[in-house]
Amino acid sequence: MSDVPATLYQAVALRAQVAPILPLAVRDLVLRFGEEVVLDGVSFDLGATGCTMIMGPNGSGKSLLLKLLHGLMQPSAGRVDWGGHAANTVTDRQALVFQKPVLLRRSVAANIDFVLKARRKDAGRRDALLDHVGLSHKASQPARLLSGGEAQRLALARALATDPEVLFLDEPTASLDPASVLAIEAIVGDARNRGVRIVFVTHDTGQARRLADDVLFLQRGSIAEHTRAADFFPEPQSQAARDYLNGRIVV
Ligand SMILES: Nc1ncnc2c1ncn2[C@@H]1O[C@H](COP(=O)(O)OP(=O)(O)OP(=O)(O)O)[C@@H](O)[C@H]1O
Repeated sequence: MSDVPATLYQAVALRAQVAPILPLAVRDLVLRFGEEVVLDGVSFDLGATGCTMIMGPNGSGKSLLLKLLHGLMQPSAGRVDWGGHAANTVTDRQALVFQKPVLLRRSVAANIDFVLKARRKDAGRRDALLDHVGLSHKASQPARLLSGGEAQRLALARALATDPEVLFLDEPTASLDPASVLAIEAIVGDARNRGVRIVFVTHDTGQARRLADDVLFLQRGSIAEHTRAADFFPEPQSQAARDYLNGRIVV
């Protein structure tokens, strides 16, 4: 894997200077489906840089929280404040990668071309993006023939093609082998180091240890704790996080 063009991350830095969307302030967020309250008074702040891992048991509200932060859903109450901007007004300055990659039924290269064109980005960046995620040799192959790990790397390249200031990832490596997991982590870690704000949902404790600057731990729709990674793993503050970590193999 090689470097992406410097212009990709320059674009991120320049836009962030003009009208910053970070830090993020989330206040008293509530999400209801009928009578059921699935997020209940969630408040937290995220700084301008780094990688936040969102962890918590199945059904605790992690994916829904990502969708609210990204402006794909509206909360029942409360506020998502991206530097004074409402979430649904800055969606195109962010990208979301799902557990199951969403790809077009076209070639690998055409998947990138489509995004670059739709977002009016420099078409010449395609080859460097494919190279960055290790897919140059598959450029002309139909995307549907990619392995799970390759498809997820293409999904990441598509996300990076949009010059996101914030990159959301929702369990992107849940069904991948260890080498593919590390390949994805290397790309995400590189983006983080170049200033892209990462917000990453995972159940993989080893992955969280490798990538996290801070951990936001959800339990039944509420924040059990939001702790620096260096403190969270040796000594989680909440009983919920202690139970969760004790129930898993920590790599
Ligand atoms: N459209 C919906 N209508 C009603 N309930 C929903 C809807 N979408 C999600 N939920 C419920 O909201 C809760 C939180 O869902 P969410 O997908 O955010 O959990 P999660 O923490 O991401 O879980 P997992 O770790 O299993 O992916 C779950 O109980 C889920 O059943």
